[in-house]
Amino acid sequence: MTRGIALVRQPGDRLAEGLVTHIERSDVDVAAARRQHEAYRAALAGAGWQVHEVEPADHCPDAVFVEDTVVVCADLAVLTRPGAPERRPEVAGTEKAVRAVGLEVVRIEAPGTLDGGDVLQVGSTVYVGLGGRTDAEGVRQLAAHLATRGRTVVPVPLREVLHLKSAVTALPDGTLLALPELFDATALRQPVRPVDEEAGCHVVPLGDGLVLLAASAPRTAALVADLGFTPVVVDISEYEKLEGCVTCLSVLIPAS
Ligand SMILES: CN(C)C(=N)NCCC[C@H](N)C(=O)O
Repeated sequence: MTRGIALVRQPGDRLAEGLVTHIERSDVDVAAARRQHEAYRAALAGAGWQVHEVEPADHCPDAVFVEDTVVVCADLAVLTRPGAPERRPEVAGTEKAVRAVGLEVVRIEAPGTLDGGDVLQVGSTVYVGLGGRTDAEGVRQLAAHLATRGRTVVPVPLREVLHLKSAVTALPDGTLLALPELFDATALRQPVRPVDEEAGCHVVPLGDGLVLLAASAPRTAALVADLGFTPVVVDISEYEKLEGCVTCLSVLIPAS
């Protein structure tokens, strides 16, 4: 039984040149990053996801953060127009992958910008972070595309944080785990559960109560277990040095 397809993209040799915005740059061990990516893929496969590799884009240091290049909603893939111009070439490989899977494909057009890391889907509500990478025109275009799938887009102004999903994500029951000081939480249509460690607000539901989260959030793993879910823990330390988190390294396409 497969839960669906998980798109991932291998880290390239230039990974250590990836963008950092709100943190200090530190040395990235590319060999360790490759081992961590293998373990990440194994965790997805172990949870029942069919891992598909998006063609490499090694000339783009941040290409491993494949989440930012597309928003998948039901049978629709919305290709993004990343806010960082140097990341826009990453989208071409993702387009090939989502077309190969058979999704309907649309795209965010200039001048709008949008990163997938700013898009948090909770049931029929789609929260979209407004900040350094996603602008109002990108949100407007996404709202039009997702309305065709019965979704309502809600913009959420960000503070000093890279993406919305750097600050808030959802457990399988819709509970929002957040660092509320990093965004305008009053824009959300539901309460948030504050966490006390940065990576504690980065979770990926994998199905049947399985929840992917980083090894750097041990207290949140215990909380997730106390709430009746099953933590699936991965070490992504080298990606955290580039402002990445567990959501960034994959795009989940549930089996229809
Ligand atoms: C939810 N998050 C944070 C993401 N989906 N993307 C992380 C991108 C990191 C990359 N160095 C950059 O700055 O673009």
